[in-house]
Amino acid sequence: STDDNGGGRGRPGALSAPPTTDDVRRIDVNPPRGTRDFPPEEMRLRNWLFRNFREVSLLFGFEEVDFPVLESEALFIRKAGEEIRDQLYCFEDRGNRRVALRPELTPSLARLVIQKGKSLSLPLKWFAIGQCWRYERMTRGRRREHYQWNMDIIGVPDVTAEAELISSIVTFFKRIGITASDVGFKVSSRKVLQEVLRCYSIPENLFSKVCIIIDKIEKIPMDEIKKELKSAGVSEKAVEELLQVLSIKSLTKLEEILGSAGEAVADLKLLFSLAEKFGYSEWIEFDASIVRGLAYYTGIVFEGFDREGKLRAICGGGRYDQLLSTFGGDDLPACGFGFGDAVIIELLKDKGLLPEVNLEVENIVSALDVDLQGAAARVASILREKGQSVDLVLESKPLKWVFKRAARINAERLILVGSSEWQRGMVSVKILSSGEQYEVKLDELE
Ligand SMILES: Nc1ccc(Br)nc1
Repeated sequence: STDDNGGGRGRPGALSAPPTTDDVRRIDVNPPRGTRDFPPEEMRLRNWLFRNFREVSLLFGFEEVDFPVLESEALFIRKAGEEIRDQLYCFEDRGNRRVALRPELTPSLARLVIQKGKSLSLPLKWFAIGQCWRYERMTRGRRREHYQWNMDIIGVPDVTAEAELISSIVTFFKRIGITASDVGFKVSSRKVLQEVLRCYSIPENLFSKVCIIIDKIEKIPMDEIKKELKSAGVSEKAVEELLQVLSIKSLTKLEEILGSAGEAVADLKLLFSLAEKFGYSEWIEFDASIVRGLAYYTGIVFEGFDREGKLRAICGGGRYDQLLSTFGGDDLPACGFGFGDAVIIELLKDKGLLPEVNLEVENIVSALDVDLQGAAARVASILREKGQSVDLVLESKPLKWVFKRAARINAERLILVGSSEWQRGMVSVKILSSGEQYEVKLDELE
């Protein structure tokens, strides 16, 4: 990297000294495998994304919450064979406690809801943006951390809650220029699976495991899916029927198969009619194969996908009415979604929708003489007290250097403190976009 002199690190032109015996071996300056640094430009893009997450959440009346990145491992130990369990970033701490870097936020939210118990007035509408981790063999070269935006509604049993959550994501997409031609939501309900399994009197305790196997339908060969279902205890006939039902893409067809008495069809019909009222019908479609890969979903599930089919799921969520009791709490109806910070950026790049997020500083202030550094600091403080951003040049630099830096930081105004003007209580101001230049009294500077 270079400083603003355009030289290498330190004084420009300094010759590098020959290595000595006590030279420190240079450490690996890259971040740990699978993790990212956020230098200024990337951090501005991340802040832009998170600002949109936050503003949509607040627009929907949600309250922000947060939890430790480090949680008890027990929060994430579920026996349904989820990928998230296989990739848990877990270890034993110095107190011999089994802990884990959270792979998702929902279990922490459930823990906090149980902890707060009766003191909470329902419904809760909480949102969080937090870093989540997985330990994946780097053979697949995938990231080990990402930031997830979550919105959750606790205490509302009706699908109006799921309809509201999908509406919030549609609102987010619209804000950043994504349309229904770019992205859609595949929606289903795990009750579809449940009703089919019940027809074949498959024990309820197999439900989660079957869902996790079905979730891999796009990722592993069908023979493997069938093999895993059978070894999980699902009969050959039930497997065939199950896969038949999962291929249904129309609610009418689903109703023909399952009848209209069951909760699955009723929930989905209500959700689609609410979508119409919210005005986002063009964004959603029924797809019985959607089950999502988290064991705890119990009802409606949905995922955002890019219609070109180039990217992994953009977001996903659903209803999880029985999560609290798995931690020993009293169950409460709950639903929520997770929205990662990586796939959406890939989508925006593909669509040419990445925003310009340049550094913007209103003023750069520089002393023209070394003995006016204090005067320049005074000018900077006056402007900052008025809420104006100021990049104060902290050393004596040639004017050429100051202009170059002003351009690099996109400063709107250059304020020069020169001795003759200062004697008269004035400073000189240059509007960098127009070149307009004038003198102004210090106490009239604004
Ligand atoms: N759950 C999870 C965590 C971290 C990343 Br990267 N992807 C998924």
